[in-house]
Amino acid sequence: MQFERTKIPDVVLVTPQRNGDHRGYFSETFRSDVFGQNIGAFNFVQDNQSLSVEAGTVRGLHFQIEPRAQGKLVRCIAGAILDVAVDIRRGSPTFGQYVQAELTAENGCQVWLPAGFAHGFCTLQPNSVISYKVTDYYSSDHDRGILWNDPELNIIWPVTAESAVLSQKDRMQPRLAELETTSFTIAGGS
Ligand SMILES: Cc1cn([C@H]2C[C@H](O)[C@@H](COP(=O)(O)OP(=O)(O)O[C@H]3O[C@H](C)C(=O)[C@H](O)[C@H]3O)O2)c(=O)[nH]c1=O
Repeated sequence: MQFERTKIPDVVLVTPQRNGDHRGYFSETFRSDVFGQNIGAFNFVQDNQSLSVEAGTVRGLHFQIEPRAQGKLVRCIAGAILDVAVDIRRGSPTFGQYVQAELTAENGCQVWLPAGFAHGFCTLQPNSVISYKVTDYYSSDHDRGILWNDPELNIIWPVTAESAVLSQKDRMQPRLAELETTSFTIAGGS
């Protein structure tokens, strides 16, 4: 299993080994001991899976606020996605900056993003499925979002506001600047 820190070092790309043979391959996609040695001892309490039928589907940018902020270990098990993690930790030197990674069923690459990051993705193929582990349970009361195409984040997406497939909720998320004036603590940071 390979670990590669990104330009925001707390966001890590994780690529498991694949043992191929004439039948296909076998891969250990998560090991608590190896993850703990290379990233840290996190307790994953919930596994999630979502299917997005259309290419150009954007889900995000989502996060849960303290005390239910979630770390996420994300992988694509069918199709392909462009995954995005935005640093929203107060006081972080990379606040408002983001990391992008192409996760596909083919490359088996995973992204670890700790609490304090907003997460989103855009599907690059139809019928793309992601599977991800989270370090706290879902809490609708703590579920928050940031507008996927917030101009101040300047995220380069492979879709436009006209072409993106979005939930009604995600069409109406606030911009990051609007959140900063909100009283709640986003997550992490000083
Ligand atoms: C996240 C979640 C949702 N739900 C229910 C709530 C809704 O009835 C339904 C769809 O929820 P939502 O539209 O928030 O699903 P996504 O747009 O895929 O949201 C996720 O997408 C981005 C990329 C993320 O990183 C988050 O994990 C999560 O926010 O599933 C649950 O029952 N449990 C859960 O953990």
